[in-house]
Amino acid sequence: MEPSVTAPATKSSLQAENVGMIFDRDGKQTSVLEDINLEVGQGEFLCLLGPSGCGKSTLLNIMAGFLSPTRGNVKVAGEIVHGPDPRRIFVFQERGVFPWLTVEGNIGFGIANLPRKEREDRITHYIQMVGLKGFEKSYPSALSGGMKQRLEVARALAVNPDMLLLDEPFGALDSITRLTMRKELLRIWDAERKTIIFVTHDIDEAVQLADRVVVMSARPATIQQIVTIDIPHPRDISSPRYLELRDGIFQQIGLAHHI
Ligand SMILES: Nc1ncnc2c1ncn2[C@@H]1O[C@H](COP(=O)(O)OP(=O)(O)OP(=O)(O)O)[C@@H](O)[C@H]1O
Repeated sequence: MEPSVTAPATKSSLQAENVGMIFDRDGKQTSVLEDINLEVGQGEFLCLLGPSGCGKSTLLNIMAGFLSPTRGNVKVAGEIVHGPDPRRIFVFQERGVFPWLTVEGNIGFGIANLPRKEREDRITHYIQMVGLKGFEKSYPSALSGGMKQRLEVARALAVNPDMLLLDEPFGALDSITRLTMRKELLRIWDAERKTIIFVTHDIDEAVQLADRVVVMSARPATIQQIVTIDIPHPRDISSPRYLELRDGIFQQIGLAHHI
């Protein structure tokens, strides 16, 4: 099976052009990314998939503007990224939630400058959207891992960014909660149509979620292949096409999927 490689169908929202990254720590140079060229469409759900330590988070941090590449550049809406911007929100694992603020306080944190009524309406809207109604006054310590992660997503969405950058957001969750969270995220994405760039090293996660999967090599990471997942949502994970795409990626990464 030869997975298809196509450009995004919609207008471009982010471009990586010849991006390279070499870290220099105590005179020891580590090449992490090499010649990454990528175009992400507006409203696209893109997964960056690759082995642990290959450089996925580094690429996401460059896209967010937290790191500057040593070669090439990232452009958003045609402009070179020089630093973080509230139009691109980085969603961390649950550690991103502020433990000293309630659910309401966390969601309202990034929109403190809005008029009170608008701020309250937005908080209510996103609490509803991520299913945290009834927990408005709760502190994160009273929430489960999945609820904290939904809170983190709600907090990011409340500032109305164009793009969400998610770095293995469900990695710390148990497998059942992880499946639920994937569904939740797809539901939210369907409602909001933000551009989503999602880092994972889980092949199934990538094939279940993405419009396209960017398969990266081991470090220094290059793009091995870009696989279009041409299956509508909700995806039947036992369908021949799903299994074909999944197997193709396993083979691409050099792994047989039988253990
Ligand atoms: N600030 C830094 N200084 C030096 N080396 C770094 C720095 N940040 C990351 N690295 C190195 O770059 C490599 C890629 O790290 P990165 O976190 O991007 O990989 P990853 O693909 O996201 O891994 P994982 O899936 O395990 O999270 C690693 O070898 C890491 O040690």
